[in-house]
Amino acid sequence: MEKSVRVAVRVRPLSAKEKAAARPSVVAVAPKEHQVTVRKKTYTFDRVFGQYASQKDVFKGVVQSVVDEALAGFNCTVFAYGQTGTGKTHTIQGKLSPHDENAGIIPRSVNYIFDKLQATKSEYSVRVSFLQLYNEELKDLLGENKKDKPLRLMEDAKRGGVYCQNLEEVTTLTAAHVFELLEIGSKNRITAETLLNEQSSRSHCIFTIRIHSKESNIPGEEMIRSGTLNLVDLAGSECIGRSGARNVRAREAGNINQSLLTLGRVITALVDKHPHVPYRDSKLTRLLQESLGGRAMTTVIATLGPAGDCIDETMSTLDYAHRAKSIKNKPEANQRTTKHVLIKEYGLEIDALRSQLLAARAKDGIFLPPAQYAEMQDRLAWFSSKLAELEDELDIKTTFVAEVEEALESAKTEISELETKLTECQSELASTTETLAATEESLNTTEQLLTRTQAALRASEANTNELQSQAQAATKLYQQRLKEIATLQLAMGINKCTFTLCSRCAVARKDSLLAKNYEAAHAYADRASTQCTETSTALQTFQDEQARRMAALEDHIRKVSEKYETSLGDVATKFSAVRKDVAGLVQGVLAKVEAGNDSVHAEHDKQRAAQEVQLQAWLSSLGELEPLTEELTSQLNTLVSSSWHSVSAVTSQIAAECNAMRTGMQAYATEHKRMLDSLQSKLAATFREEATMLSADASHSVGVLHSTQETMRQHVMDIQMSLKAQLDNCLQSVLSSLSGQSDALENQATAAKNRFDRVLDDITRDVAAVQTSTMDQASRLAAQLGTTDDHVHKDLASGSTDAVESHASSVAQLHSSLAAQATANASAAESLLASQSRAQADRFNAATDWVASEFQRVEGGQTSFVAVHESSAKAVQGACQSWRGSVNTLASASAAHTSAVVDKVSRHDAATAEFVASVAADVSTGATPRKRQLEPPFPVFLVPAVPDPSLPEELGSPKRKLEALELPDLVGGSRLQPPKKYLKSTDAAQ
Ligand SMILES: Nc1ncnc2c1ncn2[C@@H]1O[C@H](COP(=O)(O)OP(=O)(O)OP(=O)(O)O)[C@@H](O)[C@H]1O
Repeated sequence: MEKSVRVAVRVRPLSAKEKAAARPSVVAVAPKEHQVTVRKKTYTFDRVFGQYASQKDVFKGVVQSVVDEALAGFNCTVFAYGQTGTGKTHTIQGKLSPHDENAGIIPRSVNYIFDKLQATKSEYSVRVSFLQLYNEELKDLLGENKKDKPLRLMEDAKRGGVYCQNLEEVTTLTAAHVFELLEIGSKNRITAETLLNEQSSRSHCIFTIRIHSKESNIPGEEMIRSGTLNLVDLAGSECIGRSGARNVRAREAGNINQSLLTLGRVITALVDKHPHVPYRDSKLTRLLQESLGGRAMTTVIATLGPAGDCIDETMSTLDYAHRAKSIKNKPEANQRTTKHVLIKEYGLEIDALRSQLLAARAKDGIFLPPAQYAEMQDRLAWFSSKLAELEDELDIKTTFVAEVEEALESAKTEISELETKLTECQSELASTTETLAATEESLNTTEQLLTRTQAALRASEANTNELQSQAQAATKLYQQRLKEIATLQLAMGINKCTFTLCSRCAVARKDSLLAKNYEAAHAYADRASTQCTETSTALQTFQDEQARRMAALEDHIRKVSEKYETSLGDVATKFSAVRKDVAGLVQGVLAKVEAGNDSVHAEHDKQRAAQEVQLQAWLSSLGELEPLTEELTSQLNTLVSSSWHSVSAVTSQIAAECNAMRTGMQAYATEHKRMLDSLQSKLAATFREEATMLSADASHSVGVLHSTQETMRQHVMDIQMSLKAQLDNCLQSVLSSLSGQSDALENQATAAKNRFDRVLDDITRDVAAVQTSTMDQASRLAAQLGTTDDHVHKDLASGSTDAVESHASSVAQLHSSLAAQATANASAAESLLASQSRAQADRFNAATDWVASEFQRVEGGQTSFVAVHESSAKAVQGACQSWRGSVNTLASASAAHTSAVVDKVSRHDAATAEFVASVAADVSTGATPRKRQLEPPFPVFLVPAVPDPSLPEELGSPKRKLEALELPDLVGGSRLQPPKKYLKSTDAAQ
């Protein structure tokens, strides 16, 4: 299963230098949307980390799942790519202490792996290696780089991919041990200060963790699972001018850029699916071969600086990272091996090493002269390069086969597209057939209309001709009569003297009779000629109208047939285009297949020749190619034959479908015609039935109208009566309630009066009591006065002047006080009386006012109630009146309509009767000698039923036919018919 390379982007914060120079940040990050925007261009990635993202976020977000996959037995790679100084080393390595928050991916992965392995409590082994690639030179950062054991990149025949021969893999059991190794390795790493980074990594570094762990889920079997995690810190791409690199550093930068350029080319070739991917152009790409388009699971972390001065590099990094997203790997889990096999492999490796050691010690190994050794080396190199070439060729052929397959796929797609087109054409054809059917239907309808119109025209023409010929016959007859009269007059003039008396009478009668008849004949001739003129005018109008309709109809038919022809033409064009497309496609496919076949054959021959040359040199490698080529040829042959079969099958299918469509269309047309015929007959029957039903309906409707009129009149009367009764009831109840109210008011007034009287009595009583008490006091005072007088008199008698004087003064005082009290009492009684009288008067006034206002209110309510009832009664009366009026109008209208119809029918009868009456019969008196019989007698108008073969017989006479055709009364049907009593045919009887 293919899996895309996962790409994450990390933007570092502004550095202290950048902050000091007040450089603005030009990279906008939307981590939730996984988007980065620079220069208004937005890129979307699998993950995006902004400047505030921690090392832990990056590990959890991107790397942890990768480590899990490595633990599950996959080969996984995480590499950081970006401009120098953007944080690759910070991200991949960071601080090498596992508990530091700045610890990068390597320490966190190591910790995570050991935690996981230790948690499973099963056996495991972890081996780590640390490889540096500097100026295209490999360096083991964990081992001693001995000259006799140079590091070489080799193809791994057993496991596939590339491995580094002689690279030391250190077996480790704890994370702490790995950190120690990492410390050593990073110290060995080449770094230098550049203008862009104080500690710039000048090399690419690959830290590899190989994990073997025991799977114990199957009892009895101990399978070993092995996975690899490569953590790659690439050297930074840089602009030599801006990084300030000179001499050695500039050469370094050139090499770095060169290998990164190759990495870019590899990515491009993989994305564009080039047949040749230039992995071999640099050691870096060879090392990453399995991770780019191979069987490993790969994650790229693109690092970006936020400042605007490196925006071009930022854009270039983003472009590359975005392209890398399209690379598809085919991850495969490593084969699980048993513990036994693994131990055996290790044993073999140890044996080989031991024999090498022994041979070196005993000096009994194979020793060659340097020239021979060099030659062998050269030959080996040649074989290697040849092998590489053959591999490339194989790649190209595989690509070619893929291309042919693709062409076949595209041919299949085109065929399916054509099939879709065919379906579309078929549906279009179906819709055109529908349109055609609709048009045919309208054509049939129009043709029917035309036939009916023509029949009507013929019938009316026949009627007109008949009338005209009858008129001519009448005119001739009258002219003949005139001649005969003249002859008679002449004859009478001869016999004048012989039969004077008789002849005078007879001649006078005859004269007056003739004059009358002459007048009547003239009047009839005038009317007939007027009728003829009117009829011919109407006929002309009708003919004009029919001609106009015919022209419109023809135009319509022409348009429809044009449209039909156009659509038929379109369908034919589309069919031929589809056929052409299919033919072209088939030819194209055949040409492609043939070309492919030829070139494969040519290649095959070439290959065979080359193989023959190479057979001597290297038989084994050619042995593999031959069956491959044969397989390819057989595959191609199978492809060709299968494509032949499928194309011919599609062509024959299309032909069969066309035939089926044609047959279907013919059957459809036949069925359609049959349906139309039956529809036509059904329509004629329906017309007949409807005519009968309509006449029955009309008489029934007149009856119903009359009965409805009567019912409505009765209904109106009933409503009127009930309304009147309701109104009366209502008024009665209102009047009774009003009288009740006035009684209550009277009672209230009486009660108020009684209350008033009682209050008046109370007041009178009060006043009387006050008067009595005043009188009592006065009498008491008088008695006191008498006593005092007695005392005075006694004192006077005793002669005591002083006592007398004092008595006199006290008496005077008492007197005055009594007088004052009496006055006060009187005034108090007066004021009490006055205030009580005022209060009573006020109460009385208020009660009177209330009674008056109540009376007024009741009166007002009564008036308005009566007014309202009067107006509603009036409205009801008006509505009844108008209802009655409309019923009457309706009745009179229907009566008028009925009488008009009756009148219309009998009008001509009356006119003719008048005419016949006016034409007095020449009844013989017997006085006049009869010379000879007048021949021919007064003409009888014969209107034969004009047979019309185009109309169904059952429709009857021309008038019936006209009526049945429901044509507008353009020619005035009644005027075409002579009076009924002159018709002798069966029609007249009807
Ligand atoms: N996300 C970050 N947060 C804080 N500091 C960072 C971050 N990324 C990078 N730095 C700092 O920026 C500087 C340069 O980073 P680093 O050396 O990792 O860059 P580089 O891409 O590896 O450069 P080169 O390619 O030259 O080796 C370092 O001092 C590092 O600590």
